[in-house]
This record gives sequence, structure tokens and C-alpha cells, in this order.
Amino acid sequence: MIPRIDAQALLEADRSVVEQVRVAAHEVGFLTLHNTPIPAGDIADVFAAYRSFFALPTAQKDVVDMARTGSNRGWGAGGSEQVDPHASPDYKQIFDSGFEVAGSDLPAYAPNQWPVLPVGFRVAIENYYARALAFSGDVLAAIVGGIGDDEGYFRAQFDQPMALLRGNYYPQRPAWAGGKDFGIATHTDYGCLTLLAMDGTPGLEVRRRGGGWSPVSAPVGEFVVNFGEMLEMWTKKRVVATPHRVVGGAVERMSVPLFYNPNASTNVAPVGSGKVIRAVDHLQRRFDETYLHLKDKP
Ligand SMILES: O=C(O)CCC(=O)C(=O)O
Ligand SMILES: [Fe+2]
Repeated sequence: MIPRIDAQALLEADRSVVEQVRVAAHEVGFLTLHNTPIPAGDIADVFAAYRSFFALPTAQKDVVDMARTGSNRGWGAGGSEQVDPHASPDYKQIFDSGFEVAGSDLPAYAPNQWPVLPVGFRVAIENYYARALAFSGDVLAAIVGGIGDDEGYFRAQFDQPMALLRGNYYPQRPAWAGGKDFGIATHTDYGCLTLLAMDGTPGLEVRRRGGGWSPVSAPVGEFVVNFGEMLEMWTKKRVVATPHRVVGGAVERMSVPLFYNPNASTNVAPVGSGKVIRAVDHLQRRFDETYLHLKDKP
């Protein structure tokens, strides 16, 4: 159901693999990647870093609470994001960091907030972020080539990417949770490509075109890849953004998505449409709709 792809073959532009990915991107919007250039040890380190952070007492996480800022860098408590207006705010906790542009007044390029503890947190995250960013760029370029678009043009749109690396922590599904409560409610991702690492615990579900939900998971060392709203718009649905969710269950779970978004000024309107939709306008609108502390901003 969800195509399982050899990343090395994709990056070497193996024709049949590129074709499988083209079909997956167009028809499913999800695939998994194995045999990737990201060392398993770096993935283990980033999970360990987030795990230690989320285990800190609330008062310590509170020091880097993004709700005190006008952007989305730092910790987001349970209930701080509502990805589906028809559902409750998600019960997950998050930690977001991303691409910084010194002196920029765009929230999408805001400075990261690093907690003092756990020791080694920042190093583990920055190391993984650099690898995930480079790999995402290569995977996206291969896909763009696969759908017959100009790889060089796309690549040039990501030299100041509004990329965001997130640690998602889903505690055990709370006893109070009802039909409108989710780890993360049904949503499509906002950007171009999401490179998602997970800790091996199942939980992610992808909406099937014909209705119903399919579980998707990848062991540590492999990745789930999906596509966001900007790429769907930009490519005129040759790549689709498929809705997904995490209901959550008896066992806690973590995942680490890298949201790979283009430069702020990139035009993500449908290719050839003559329209202009700046990437930052789409992204910031979606951030403002979903993070509770940005929703209520004046
Ligand atoms: O936890 C997961 O597997 C999915 C997370 C997700 O969809 C997101 O953070 O956008
Ligand atoms: Fe998502």
C-alpha cells in the first residue's frame, strides 16, 4: 500500500525507482525510505535528546516555551497546537527548531531557543538537522526530476529554507480523551516534503483515497516521507498532500519530522499559472491558524 523505496537507488536516479517514487508521490502522497545516508547513531542520538528533554519537569521546559514568543521555536506544551479546527487541540508536546536568518524580522526565520539541559541537546539536534536537511534536499530534487520539472530551479529555492525540525512526544492517550482528542488530529503538512523518523512504535495513520485509514510505520533507521500543501499546489497535484493523524494509544511514542520548506520569497503558485503565492505567506498563515499562541495574536 505504501511504497517502500531504496534511498540510495533513488539518489542514483535508478529509473525504475524514480518511476515508483513518481507514482507514490502522485497517487499516495506517502512512501518509506530505507538504505539512506543518515547514520543510525545520529537518529538514536536525536531521539535520546528529545526523550530527555520531554522528561524534564514542566518548570524547566517552560523556560523555552514558544508561547512566550511571536514565533514557533522552543517547547510547545500539550494543547498548544490545533491542526484541525473541528478537533480539540492536540495532546502531544513538541519541540521545534529550524533555519535561522540573523536579523530577519520573519517569524519563520526566528532564532532558536535552546534549553540548558539536557546536556548535549543542542549538539544532537543540530547534527541531525544538518543531515536531515541535506538528505531532504536530495530526495526532493530526485522527485522533482522524476515528475519532469527543473531540478536546478527547485534546488535554488532552498538555499534559505524555512525548514523546521520537530520532536513530537505523544504520552499515553489520556484517560479523558474522547472522540475529538488526538495525539495529532487529521491534517496535511504545510510545506513541501516531510522527512519523518519514528521510534518504532506504531501510531501514524494515513487517509486512504477510498476512505478509511492505513497504519504506516518505519523502524529506526528508515523514514516515512510525505508531501505538503505547498508542493501539491506548486506541482498542480502531480505530488499530493495526503491527510494523516495519530490517535494515540496505551504506549507513549515519539517521532521527529523535518519539514522541508522553501525560501520565504519562493513562488509556490501552480507552475505556469502566472500567479504569485509567496511560500512565507502560506506557511505563516498555516502557523497562525494552528498554534494557539499565534492564533490569538493581535
Ligand atoms: O508522529 C507522526 O508519526 C506524525 C507526525 C505528524 O504528522 C506531524 O508532525 O506533522
Ligand atoms: Fe504531519
